[in-house]
Amino acid sequence: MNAALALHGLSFNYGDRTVLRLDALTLQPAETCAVIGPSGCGKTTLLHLVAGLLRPTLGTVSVCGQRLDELSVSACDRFRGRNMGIVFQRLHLLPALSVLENLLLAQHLARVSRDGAAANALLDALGIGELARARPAQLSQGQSQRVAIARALVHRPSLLLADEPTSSLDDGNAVRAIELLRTQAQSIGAALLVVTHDRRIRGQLDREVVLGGAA
Ligand SMILES: Nc1ncnc2c1ncn2[C@@H]1O[C@H](COP(=O)(O)OP(=O)(O)OP(=O)(O)O)[C@@H](O)[C@H]1O
Repeated sequence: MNAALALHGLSFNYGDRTVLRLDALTLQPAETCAVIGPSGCGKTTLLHLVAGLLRPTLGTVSVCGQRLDELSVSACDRFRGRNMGIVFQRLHLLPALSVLENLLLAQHLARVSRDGAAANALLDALGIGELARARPAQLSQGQSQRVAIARALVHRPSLLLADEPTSSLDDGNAVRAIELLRTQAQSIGAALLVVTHDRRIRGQLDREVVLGGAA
């Protein structure tokens, strides 16, 4: 079986400044990994490289055996939509849509069939089933985080990516958010990559990579 994620000889420059170097990282299906490092060390850059939103200056990124640099920009967008789920630092829930409609839109964008029962079941599993008809503005920060996690999972991706998923949560909610990401990713066999400066995450996932900054 292909690795869910394989990085080789990765580096990324803004102009002539190298902001990220990572020699190698491989995640098997259902494996979970935290990339930890201080502000500015290149964590978001790494996540954007893995998602194919940026192209590496050097090195390769493969997801489920597909090298992203071999895809056109539009093919990469489709590939990401189908195979990856992303919990961004800013959650980007669509305010005009209900929680359930946010999930159904994610299914539509991933070109999987619209499945309200599966979306509701996922909300139930995340403990927010009663919020299906609520609008994002009516949710607490922790509830919004769970909706963003549900939206990233609802099309059953092979690779789940999360950028600082605990930064605005208190200790209890931070631990619960990571536990939900871990258990939900594993329940669909997805690999999970979390990038964070939050040391409360330490010891919660299978592996940890410390990013020290390349400058
Ligand atoms: N568009 C850009 N142009 C030039 N430099 C940039 C750009 N975006 C980010 N950088 C620089 O690249 C480096 C890595 O940024 P990145 O956002 O990946 O760090 P980070 O580890 O995610 O930080 P944080 O934890 O604060 O979000 C930083 O030094 C940043 O200043």
